Amino acid sequence: MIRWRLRGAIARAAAMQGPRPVVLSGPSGAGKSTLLKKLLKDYENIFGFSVSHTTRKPRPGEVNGKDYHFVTREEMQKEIDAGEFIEHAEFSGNMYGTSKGAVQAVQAQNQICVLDIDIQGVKNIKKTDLNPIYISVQPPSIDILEKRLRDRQTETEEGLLKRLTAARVDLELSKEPGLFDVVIINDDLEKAYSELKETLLEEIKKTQESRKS
Ligand SMILES: Nc1ncnc2c1ncn2[C@@H]1O[C@H](COP(=O)(O)OP(=O)(O)OP(=O)(O)O)[C@@H](O)[C@H]1O
Ligand SMILES: Nc1nc2c(ncn2[C@@H]2O[C@H](COP(=O)(O)O)[C@@H](O)[C@H]2O)c(=O)[nH]1
Repeated sequence: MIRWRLRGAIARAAAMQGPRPVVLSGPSGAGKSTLLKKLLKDYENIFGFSVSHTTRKPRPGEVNGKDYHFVTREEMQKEIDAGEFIEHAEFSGNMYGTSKGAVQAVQAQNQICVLDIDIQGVKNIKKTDLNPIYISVQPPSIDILEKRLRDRQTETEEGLLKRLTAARVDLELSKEPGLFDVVIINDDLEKAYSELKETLLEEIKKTQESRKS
C-alpha cells in the first residue's frame, strides 16, 4: 500500500517536472539545424525549439522570433544584465544566448525543449538545474565540415575561417569524459537522424504517454 502511494508520488513528481530538455551542440556546420528541423517536423507537438537571441544578421529565409530573436548588442546586453538569460556566449564575433523565457515558452506547452547551442553554452548549462540530455553532433572530418560550410554559402571567408577554428576547439573540448551523453557522427544524414531518434525514444514515449492521461 505504502509502496503504491510512493510510486504514485514519484510518478506525479516526474510528470510535474515535465519532460527533460535536450541540448544539441557540435561545430557550426555539423548538421544540428538539419537534424533538428527533421525532428520538429516528424514530432511537431512533442518537441519545441528554444528560440535563442543573437546579434548576428539574419540569413535569407530566417524569420525573427522563429529561427532567432535578432537583436542588437545593446539590447542583448541589457537583458543579460537584467538576469533574463540562462546562458550566453560570444561565437564567431557575435553574441548568442538562451533566455529564460525561451525555455519557459516551450515547457509551458509540455513539450520537450530543444536547445541548439555551442560548447560554451553546454558548459554554462551544466552549472544550472536544467538537467537536459546532452548530444554532440559532429562531422566525419574537418575537411567535410569545411566543404559543408562552404556549400551552405552563409559565411564570408573570414567568418568561415573563424567557424573552422572554433570547430577544432569544439571537437577537442568534446572529448572531456561525461560532457556529452551521446556523440552522433553526422556522415550519412538518415543514419544520424535514426541515432538521434533512438537517443530520444524514451523521452518521446514518456511525453506521448503523458498526453494520453
Ligand atoms: N549528413 C549530411 N551530409 C551532407 N550534407 C549535410 C549533412 N548534414 C547536413 N548537411 C548540410 O551541411 C550544411 C550545414 O548543416 P547545418 O546548417 O544543419 O549545420 P549546423 O550544425 O546547424 O550549423 P550552425 O551551427 O552553423 O547553425 C547544410 O547545408 C546542410 O544541408
Ligand atoms: N551558447 C549559445 N550558442 C548558440 C545559441 N544559439 C545558437 N548557438 C550556436 O551558435 C553557433 C552559430 O550559430 P549560427 O546560427 O550563427 O550558425 C552554433 O554553434 C549554434 O549552436 C545560444 O543561445 N547560446
